[in-house]
Amino acid sequence: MTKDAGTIQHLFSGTCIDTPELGKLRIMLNTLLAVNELGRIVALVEGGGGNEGIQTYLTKMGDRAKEVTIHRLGSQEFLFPGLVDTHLHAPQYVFTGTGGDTPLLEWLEKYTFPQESRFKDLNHAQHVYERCVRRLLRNGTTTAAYFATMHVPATKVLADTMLRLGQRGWVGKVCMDANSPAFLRETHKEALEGTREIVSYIQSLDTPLLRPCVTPRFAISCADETLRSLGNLASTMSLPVQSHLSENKGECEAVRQLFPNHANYTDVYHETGLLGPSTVMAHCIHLSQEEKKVIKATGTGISHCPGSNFSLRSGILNVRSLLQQNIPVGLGTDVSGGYGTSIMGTMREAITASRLLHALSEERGEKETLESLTLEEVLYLATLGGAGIMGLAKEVGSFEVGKSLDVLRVNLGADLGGGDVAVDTFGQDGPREKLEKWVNLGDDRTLTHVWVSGKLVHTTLENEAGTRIKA
Ligand SMILES: O=c1[nH]c(=O)c2nc[nH]c2[nH]1
Ligand SMILES: [Zn+2]
Repeated sequence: MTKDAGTIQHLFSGTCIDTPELGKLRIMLNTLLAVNELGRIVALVEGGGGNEGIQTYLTKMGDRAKEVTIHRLGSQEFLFPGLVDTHLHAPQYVFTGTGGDTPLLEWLEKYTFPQESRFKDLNHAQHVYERCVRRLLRNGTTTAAYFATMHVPATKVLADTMLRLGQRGWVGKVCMDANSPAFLRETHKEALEGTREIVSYIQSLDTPLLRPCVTPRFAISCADETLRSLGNLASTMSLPVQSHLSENKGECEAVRQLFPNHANYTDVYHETGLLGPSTVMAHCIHLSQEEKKVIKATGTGISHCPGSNFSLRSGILNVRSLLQQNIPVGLGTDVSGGYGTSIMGTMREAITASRLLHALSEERGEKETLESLTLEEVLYLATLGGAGIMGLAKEVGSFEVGKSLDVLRVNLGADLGGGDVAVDTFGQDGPREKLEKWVNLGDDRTLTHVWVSGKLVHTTLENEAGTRIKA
């Protein structure tokens, strides 16, 4: 497949792997992939990555390939779509890896709210957001849906940082005008005006990488009229929405008490206009079948955050049942509910969570044993599935002509020094085994290059931009 467009900036040859649909793995060997000056894939030719194929393509492109950089992948390397983190809190990066000793509501009071209140200090915001975005890019997260804090200036810093470092994603100023401590609570007016200010600020940056996102923290922390006004704002300005739903049983009980006139937790968001195909709700562990029907009917996406759910002992989401009902799902680290900052870790946690549910259903002697998630399925959730719930399925998440080059160059043989490599492979390992080893054993050391929109945003190698040729 090729597309006639612009000058050719990059040409890759080697193995490309993606999941173009749920449960389907596509391994394209010896492939030629060409990218234009806008960072768009303009050619994808399976089997066309040999010397002859490259030469034929370059000859056909003529002057348009004058400045091309050629990247030839080795036998331990492959390209994989950039990972999508559909739910995390950038300010919580400060205390990632600590604080897993309490359930959600206590955890918020004890760790999260005091830490988030520090983001009125712009120097602190600058330092933490820089570290957070860099860490995620290193981990291969090319797209992220971020909660910032309620502070408008610091939320602008997060947007600026993503743009400067080249990460794609959503940026949400957190709204919280109820049931929150005095040191981290705003008024209804501040929640609304602050959100509007962030929306116009991000729109003024005029970048296709960033979208502002309406972000009520969760139903507990917003007054009914605030949820309603935010729902209105999202629909009149066609903005995405993100929040938390049904994460913890204590939280669900509190919502029942605070919103007695609503049928259930999901109805609080539905009735205030916050659900829809541009909405991502994190967790959704304890939903009733009736609530799942509303989630499905509205096209709302769910961010599955198994690492956080294990750490905060929230429960285990039954992803299989959501997928069977065609409810769209992506993966989230939920920094820092869990200890992980990498969607590679989240893939492993998602597999473990589903295997645990499988074992439990078998132990209970249930008539229909729950099938655990497959490698193919979690890879999809980590890429195209996540892109789908963020409205980016036409832009990123798989290798298609016309899509953006948001991609990872994976090298299992990356040199760790002392004769060691990132992931050991043996003669018997074919491409699928190598992929499986990458998911289960790999880490950021295998990600030698990370591109977003055709721009190199992270590399572990110095002076390694490929072989530059002059035609
Ligand atoms: O995992 C979570 N992290 C949070 O910061 C939060 N706030 C409300 N509910 C939440 N859940
Ligand atoms: Zn969260």
